[in-house]
Amino acid sequence: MANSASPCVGRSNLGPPRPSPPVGLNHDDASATTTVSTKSTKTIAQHRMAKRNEADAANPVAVPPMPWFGMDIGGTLTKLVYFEPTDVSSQDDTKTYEEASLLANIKHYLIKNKAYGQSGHRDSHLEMRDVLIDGRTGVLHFIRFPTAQMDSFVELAKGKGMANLASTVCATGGGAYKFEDLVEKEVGMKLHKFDELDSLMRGVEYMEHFNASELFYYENPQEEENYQKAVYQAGAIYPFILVNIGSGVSILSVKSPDEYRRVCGTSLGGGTFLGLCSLLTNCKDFEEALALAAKGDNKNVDRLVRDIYGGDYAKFGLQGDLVASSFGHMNDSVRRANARPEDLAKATLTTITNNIGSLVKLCAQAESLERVIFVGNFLRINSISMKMLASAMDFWSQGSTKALFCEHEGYYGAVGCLLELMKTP
Ligand SMILES: Nc1ncnc2c1ncn2[C@@H]1O[C@H](COP(=O)(O)OP(=O)(O)OP(=O)(O)O)[C@@H](O)[C@H]1O
Ligand SMILES: CC(C)(CO)[C@@H](O)C(=O)NCCC(=O)O
Repeated sequence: MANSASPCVGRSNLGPPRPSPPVGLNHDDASATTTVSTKSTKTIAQHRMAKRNEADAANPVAVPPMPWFGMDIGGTLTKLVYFEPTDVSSQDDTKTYEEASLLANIKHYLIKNKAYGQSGHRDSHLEMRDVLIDGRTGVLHFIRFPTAQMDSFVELAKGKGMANLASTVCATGGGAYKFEDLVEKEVGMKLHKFDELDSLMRGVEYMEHFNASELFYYENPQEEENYQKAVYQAGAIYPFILVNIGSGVSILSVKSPDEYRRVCGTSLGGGTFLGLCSLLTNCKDFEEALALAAKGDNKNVDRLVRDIYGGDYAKFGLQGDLVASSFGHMNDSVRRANARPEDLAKATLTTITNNIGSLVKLCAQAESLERVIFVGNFLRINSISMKMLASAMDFWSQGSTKALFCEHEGYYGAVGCLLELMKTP
């Protein structure tokens, strides 16, 4: 639940906070849920809703003042989620006028544009309308920029007088710690810090609960010609393995919205893909790396089982076209000279993706879990890896483990951190 003593995002001069409204998704109100989600009943979510409603009734506290931002400052990308209320005119308390002019300012800076400087982007295609957070209705906006540009962001925020709009901003990710002093000193804004994996969990819970078409999977993932993306509508998602593929990779075993463990991790993640690909192909960004990979053939770079066996290694079920040794051909000077940047990009993507797939398979087996949810920006516009992961999960589990992917894959931490403050104490 929200607590006005520790605002997520807020202006100190906006007057007394509003009392918490009786309904709202963040309070997990059952009636609100049925109007926004077509998903079937979820026992754990219902139990949680009931718990929250009880706590709300027993201990009504205020929602934090607007504006509401959530910021996830990762090793590679900074993700910013902004909640734009659309019910301002229906609010009848004394804050309306002040709130409206404040929100108009933000609209002018953030929502009117799709690009900010050289490298900031608003993912307008991901925008979510008519969302309910703590009884407020609005639009969620999704913005990202490279964390390496933090200095420019700080300059911009300072120049625009961000501290007059929001005195405190919710932040998560390693950068919430690393840049805390800089933001406070230069912009005059406090970062209200939340743990990145707690925030991730909260984001997943909210998004899959709220957005009926958030999760998807691949039908017939092992069939090259016949696979299809499909919305996951099965309802229950807990328990599951959660794989966050950012710069590095964290693998969590999730029992319920409030119970998880980080069971494994690997430094071979999205940052490794982009780093190695830049080294090997001179590509200028993630988009170019993926475009190269889409045109490449990793068989020109990787040594396959059939390169070693002349066919399958049938005794242990290793098919001939399986990669036996990633980059295994690259010690051969002729093959090395013939490998195109496209092939190197595809081999790099395959190496990183397969390695993550193997680790996830082991984790799912060790935890006896049959659903795996993949998040993180490595999977942004990366249908090659999603398809590979879906196919690998299906193959290794003989169809029993399902790989699920998410429409807002990179923004869960930022959404969750915006919501963290409003959870039941
Ligand atoms: N526009 C982009 N620029 C750079 N990397 C991108 C971009 N889009 C997708 N990526 C991929 O996403 C990865 C970063 O993912 P994400 O934002 O989830 O992680 P992060 O929060 O920065 O890292 P971490 O959680 O490890 O601190 C990059 O390493 C890269 O593989
Ligand atoms: C360090 C974090 C958690 C930062 O998000 C991430 O990059 C990660 O999980 N890296 C992998 C570290 C490891 O377990 O080897």
